[in-house]
Amino acid sequence: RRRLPPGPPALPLFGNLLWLRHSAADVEPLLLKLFKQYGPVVTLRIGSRLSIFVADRKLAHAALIGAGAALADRPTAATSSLLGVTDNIITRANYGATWRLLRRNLVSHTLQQSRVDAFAPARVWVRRVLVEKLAAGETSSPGNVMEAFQYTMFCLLVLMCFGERLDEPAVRAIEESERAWLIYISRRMSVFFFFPSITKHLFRGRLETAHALRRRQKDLFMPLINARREFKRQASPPASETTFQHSYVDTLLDVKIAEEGNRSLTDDEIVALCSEFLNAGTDTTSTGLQWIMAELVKNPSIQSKLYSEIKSVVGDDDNDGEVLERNIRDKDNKMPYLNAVIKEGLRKHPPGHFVLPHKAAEDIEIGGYLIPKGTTVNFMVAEMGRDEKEWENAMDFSPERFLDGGHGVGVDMHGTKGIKMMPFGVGRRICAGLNIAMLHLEYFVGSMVMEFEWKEAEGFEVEFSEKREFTTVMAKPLRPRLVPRRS
Ligand code: HEM
Repeated sequence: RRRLPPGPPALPLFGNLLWLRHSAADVEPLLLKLFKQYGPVVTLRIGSRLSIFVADRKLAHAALIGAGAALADRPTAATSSLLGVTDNIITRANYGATWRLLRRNLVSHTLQQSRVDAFAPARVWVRRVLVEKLAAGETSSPGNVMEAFQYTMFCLLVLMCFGERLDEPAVRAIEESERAWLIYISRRMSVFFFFPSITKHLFRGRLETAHALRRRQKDLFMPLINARREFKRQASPPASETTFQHSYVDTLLDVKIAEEGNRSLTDDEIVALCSEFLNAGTDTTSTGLQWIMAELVKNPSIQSKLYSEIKSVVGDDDNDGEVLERNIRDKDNKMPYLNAVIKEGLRKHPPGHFVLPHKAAEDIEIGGYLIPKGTTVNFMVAEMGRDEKEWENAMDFSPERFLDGGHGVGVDMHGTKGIKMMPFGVGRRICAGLNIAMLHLEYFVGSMVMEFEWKEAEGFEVEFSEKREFTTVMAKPLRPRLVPRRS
């Protein structure tokens, strides 16, 4: 007797044709209209496949925390088998032993506190590169700072991944190959969702291009992975300024899959996991930085309050950002305003307006509706952070709401007791990089405010309209005027 959530009528064979051309996030405006018409849970159909979207915070909590493991699987990517790409990566693996092993390896071996500490010199180096790039952009017209954010966040993750400080051409080569692969997969592969046994012949050229992009990625990664194999083999590896003692690849080389005869990861799996690591933390963090810096340009009084707080804690001459970082990591939270600015940025402008798609492992119920086993379910992250019922004047940028007396004080980003905002998702599939992402956002926003006064440039006024890329970015990129604060 239980009903599916309501939704627009679909043609029985092709379902909602819109999906042939678009990804979930491209149909965000359509979904917003459907929520007004049908309520907070909506069904869309693609042929016989069902996709359900949830916009309500309480229902999201019931589904992601209450239903627990029942909603912790991922839908199978139709293209994986066609391209021979492994699903043994954290974002794509179903909830089970392999996922647990890979996720624990990342969280407990690469992103745990002592390892994060060991990468402090990497952050110092990247901070320097970022400041230089921002200063260089200033000599011509107001620069597009997003390019500098993307490049430097990518540099940092390449270093953490391969343990090697590469020069700019080498980093750029990896960055371009990753981007080309992601763009191709997201824009040219959706034809294979329908009748793959036929479309794989009709669109053979597309599969060949995707294979070539994958080979390029492997060609770039394998020398770096093999260098780490060699590094680990040495009894006392030489210390060097550019080679780090630890890397994500080191941990992957040690992984053993017990369920499969204690085998090691294959080269293809290691390449795929490195690619996931680089992509998960680059666009998300650089998009967060762009929106937060745009808000600081638009709200000079908030920027000067933030600068005063940082200066009072850090002093004037923290040229390598070491004192800044120490204070950010201090458990006593010496810079509550900096923390509040980051949270407010993530609430109002979450880099992802959706989480990654979840799949129901069994029949479950959300809001009295049936969610049948196998259904894809997603959640409207931006809607929740902008919900006027929870956040007064939700579209104002007001970090004060996260300070004492504010409605958002003590907000639990893990959403365990209830969801007020969920920029990192919640529940079993919550972002594995939440802690390091917060550290990166605080450290780089703090550093940029220490170095420059961020002002609106004439002719390049800040606009808060949005554009969907891999994340939701500013439609008109931020081009501020940067005034150095020290000589
Ligand atoms: C501001 C920065 C970031 C944001 C906003 C963000 C957000 C998210 C979101 C929304 C999800 C999906 C949650 C779900 O499906 O329910 C996710 C998953 C994930 N993120 Fe992040 N992320 C950020 C940075 C990072 C970083 C720096 C890393 C690692 C270096 C990372 C690694 C991952 C991984 C591995 C997953 C998959 C988790 C799983 O499926 O179990 N993220 N992230």
